[in-house]
Amino acid sequence: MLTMKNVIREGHPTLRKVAEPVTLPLTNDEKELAMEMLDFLKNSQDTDIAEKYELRPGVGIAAPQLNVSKRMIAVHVPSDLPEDTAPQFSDILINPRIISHSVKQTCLSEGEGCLSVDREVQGYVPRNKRIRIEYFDTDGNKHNKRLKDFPSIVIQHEIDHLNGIMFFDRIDSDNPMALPKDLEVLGYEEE
Ligand SMILES: COc1ccccc1NC(=O)N[C@H](C(=O)N(CC(=O)NO)CC1CCCC1)C(C)(C)C
Ligand SMILES: [Zn+2]
Repeated sequence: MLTMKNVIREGHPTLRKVAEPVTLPLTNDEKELAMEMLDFLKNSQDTDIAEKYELRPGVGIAAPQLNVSKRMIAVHVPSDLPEDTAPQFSDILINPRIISHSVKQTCLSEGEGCLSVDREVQGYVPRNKRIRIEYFDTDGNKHNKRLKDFPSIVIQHEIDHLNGIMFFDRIDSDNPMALPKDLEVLGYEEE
C-alpha cells in the first residue's frame, strides 16, 4: 500500500515537470498504480488506518507526487454532511483536461496545503469556481463532468501538479491575502 514515504516532497525535480499523457489502453502497471492512488486517499480518510500509517487526510493525489510523471490523478472528496457516507466526488482521472470554466473565481478561506509540501504557506490560492472537465477512466471510457467549489478546487490543484505547478505559485507574493475581484471565498465562514 502507498504511504507518505512514497510521496516526493517540494524540491524534487519531478514536481516541476510537465507530465506525459497516458497512452490508452492503460498497462496493468498503470491501472494498478491508479487504484493504489485512490486506495491511498481512502486509507488516509480511515481513522484507524491513517493513524496506524501516519497518513495525512488526503482528498487528491497526482502521479507525479509518486515520482511517476504521467497525467493521472485520483480524487476522493468526502461529503460535507457528516451523516452522508457517500463521497462528493471519487474517481481516477486519466489525461484530465479543463475544457471550460467560470469567470467567477473562488479560494479556500484557510488557504491550501499539499501532500508534497511539509510547511505552512499562508495566502489565498485563487481558482476557477466552476470547471467543466473531460477525462478518461481506467477502462478508457471518456467522461465529461461539471464541478464547482471544493471538488473543483481539488481537481484544479491536482491538474496543476500534472503541469509542474505548486499551489503557492498561485499566491500573490506581494499581497498573499489579496482577494482578486469576482472571487468568492469558500470555507467555514460560508453561511
Ligand atoms: C479528508 O481530508 C479533508 C476533508 C475535508 C477538507 C479537506 C481535507 N483534506 C485536505 O485538504 N487535505 C490536503 C490534501 O490532501 N491536498 C491534496 C494534495 O496535496 N494533492 O496534491 C491539498 C488540498 C488543498 C486544496 C485542494 C487539495 C492535505 C495537504 C492537507 C493533506
Ligand atoms: Zn498537492
